[in-house]
Amino acid sequence: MLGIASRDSLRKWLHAPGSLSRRLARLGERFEVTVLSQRTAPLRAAELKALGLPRRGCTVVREVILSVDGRPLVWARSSLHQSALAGPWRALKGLGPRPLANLLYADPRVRRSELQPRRLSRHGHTRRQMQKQWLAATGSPASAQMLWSRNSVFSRCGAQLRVMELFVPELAGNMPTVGRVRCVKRRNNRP
Ligand SMILES: C=C(O[C@@H]1C=C(C(=O)O)C=C[C@H]1O)C(=O)O
Repeated sequence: MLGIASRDSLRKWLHAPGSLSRRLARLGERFEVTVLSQRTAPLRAAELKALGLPRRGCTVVREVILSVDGRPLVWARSSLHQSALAGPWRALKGLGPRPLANLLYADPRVRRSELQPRRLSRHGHTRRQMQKQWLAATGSPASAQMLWSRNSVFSRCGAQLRVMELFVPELAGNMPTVGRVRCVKRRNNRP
């Protein structure tokens, strides 16, 4: 396991197209989504900008850990304006521990922006939030090297959903290819 978390070492993950859930699932036998929180929250500046949101109202935020064979590998935060939860993204309400990917890649009305890599500020709000949740959910502190994330915005019928994914450094150099063929053995929560 490597402890390096440079942009270069995670480059492949930061730019990997298609479903991250599906790609992670290729690393092992058991892919899991642990929902840490799904709640309304005040608008944050970066989300407001990315989503082109009205200044009024709240965002709905879903925070999860994506694990493979019990190893937590990614912390993800998805956000959207609360009005979109009653509209184009209403399926998110009942998603539970099924991967968000289930709503994104099979629907031809969903478009995705470019992936934007970003190094989180070590003591910023997002990272502190992740650290707190990571410790509570896994029993171990998040690596100090867990700093590289990527953002993208999915649009469906004019409503935006922003997804931010933050990678553990151990993923460096560990990139499975994702074939075009669907899995033969599919479980309910399989991406
Ligand atoms: C966006 C995807 O879905 C993943 C699943 C998530 C969830 O279930 O909340 C969140 C972020 C993602 O990394 C994907 O697989 O590409």
